[in-house]
Amino acid sequence: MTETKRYDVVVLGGGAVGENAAARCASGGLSVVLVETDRFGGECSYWACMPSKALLRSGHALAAARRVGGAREAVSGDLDANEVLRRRDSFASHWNDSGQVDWAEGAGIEVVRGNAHLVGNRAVEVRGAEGALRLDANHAVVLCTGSAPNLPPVPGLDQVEPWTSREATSAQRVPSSLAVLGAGVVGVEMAQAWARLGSEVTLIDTGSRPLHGMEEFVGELVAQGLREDGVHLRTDTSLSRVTPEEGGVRLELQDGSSFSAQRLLVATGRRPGTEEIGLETVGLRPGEPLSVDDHGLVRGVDGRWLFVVGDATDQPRLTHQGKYAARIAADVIVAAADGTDVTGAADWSTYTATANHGAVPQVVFTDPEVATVGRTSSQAEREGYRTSTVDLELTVAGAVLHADGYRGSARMVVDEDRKVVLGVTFVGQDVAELLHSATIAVVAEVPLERLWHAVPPFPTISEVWLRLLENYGM
Ligand SMILES: Cc1cc2nc3c(=O)[nH]c(=O)nc-3n(C[C@H](O)[C@H](O)[C@H](O)COP(=O)(O)OP(=O)(O)OC[C@H]3O[C@@H](n4cnc5c(N)ncnc54)[C@H](O)[C@@H]3O)c2cc1C
Ligand SMILES: NC(=O)c1ccc[n+]([C@@H]2O[C@H](COP(=O)([O-])OP(=O)(O)OC[C@H]3O[C@@H](n4cnc5c(N)ncnc54)[C@H](O)[C@@H]3O)[C@@H](O)[C@H]2O)c1
Repeated sequence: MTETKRYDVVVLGGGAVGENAAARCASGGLSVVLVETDRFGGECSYWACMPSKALLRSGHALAAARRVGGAREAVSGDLDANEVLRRRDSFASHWNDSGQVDWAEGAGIEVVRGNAHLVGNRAVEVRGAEGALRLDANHAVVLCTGSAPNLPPVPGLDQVEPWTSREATSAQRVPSSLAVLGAGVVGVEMAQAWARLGSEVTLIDTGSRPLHGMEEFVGELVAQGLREDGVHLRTDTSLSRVTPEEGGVRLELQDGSSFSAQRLLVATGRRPGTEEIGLETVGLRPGEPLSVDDHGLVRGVDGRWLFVVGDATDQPRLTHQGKYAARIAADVIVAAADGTDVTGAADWSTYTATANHGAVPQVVFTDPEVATVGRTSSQAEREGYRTSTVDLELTVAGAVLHADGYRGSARMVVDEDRKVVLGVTFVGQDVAELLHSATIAVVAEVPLERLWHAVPPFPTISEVWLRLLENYGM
């Protein structure tokens, strides 16, 4: 007979997002169980954000030193690839999740290892090493089952053991050559990381430039940076066939050309982890991203008990944005358990994920870095805003002091009716830390007239704000 346990909240998936949802429900006084089929900490900790940024960081530090006269002369060698990989291993906790389990238990969360799926209204079944367990929820079930790489139907792909982001972030050796399919965020970050570690990298995309969903100048500057690291860019094309060969893979491109590489990384997007979690038992279609409202409730299910956050949704696939949605969903659940229905709460309340609409920040950790928030100029136009756009070369004193020959650009998109900032994009070395200022301007809808009084210290890169406002006409 299957054992049954009852909790206030059952959370499926112990990635960063599930952990946050569980912890906030627990700190709100609810009993919570968190079920994870693989490692607590999920993709971000072991095969995504943390190891990928660790692979990039040493190369960025070395490039930064080489851009400053006086420091440049002190740099005599190349990256120590083995040391970079060792450092990366420690940032992935050596793929051991015991620290995360300790943290979860310390936060008052019950943890269960096993594969979980819905079996009906407020009911979950878990299959684990110790058999089956049924978990009934008094208040809510939260789906945080994440996403997995999406492989395109390229003939021969199943014969060549392609890398996905998992192998690209955890490999223990530098391949002599690496072909990367997809010049999105994963593609550009991993292309640069492995190129700087000594691999000969070719990056292929159907689009006309890397990161083609972002402002046009982003792709141009990132492409320039990648080329300087020796990355070969093949745009407006894709793979027509791959075949295994001695020592690697033979790649045939749609433009008729072909080449060989030791490894092929496929980085062409993600599919949501919604295939085998019992969605059919509650009337939903498996395999699709789950449509979610601003309170975290799954659309199409009655009773306000089924929530979803993170990569399994139709919202931006970013750790920080998933954790934001998790905090909001948890607060909605805790309030409802206390007898308060907050699902009609206003935009920008702590129960509503309003920032998902037009205020999502993202950093692409290449060199040059890309930092964006809010709407691009074309998005704003498509959404019917009357906009103006201010473009700027990053030549402020802080930038040129930061690195000899500093290269970067910025764009600010302004809503002409309200005179507020709709979106900002920065590209350049170390612009990531500038981004939160832009996020605050966008979220707070600070009128430009007031922003004029936020004086950037001299000589910092943040003087870009002054130049953007001056170029706007202030
Ligand atoms: C290479 C790479 C680099 C990235 N870098 C960044 C970055 O720098 N910054 C950023 O913000 N985002 C980054 N992302 C995106 C980020 O990793 C994801 O948005 C984030 O991990 C999503 O968290 P999640 O908890 O929703 O999903 P996941 O991290 O995928 O966690 C879901 C968890 O659910 C578990 N699970 C699935 N099904 C079940 C089941 N049936 N029962 C029990 N458990 C289950 C899985 O084992 C997994 O542990 C990166 C992604 C990649 C691929
Ligand atoms: N720093 C970060 O914030 C960060 C880093 C890595 C990943 N992520 C997240 O992970 C998710 C997945 O990233 P991703 O790079 O895999 O997806 P993506 O959607 O960002 O990029 C996929 C790229 O693959 C290309 N492509 C798709 N099919 C192709 C084909 N058959 N042939 C050639 N090119 C093809 C697309 O044109 C696109 O440029 C994203 O949602 C991203 O937000 C974030």
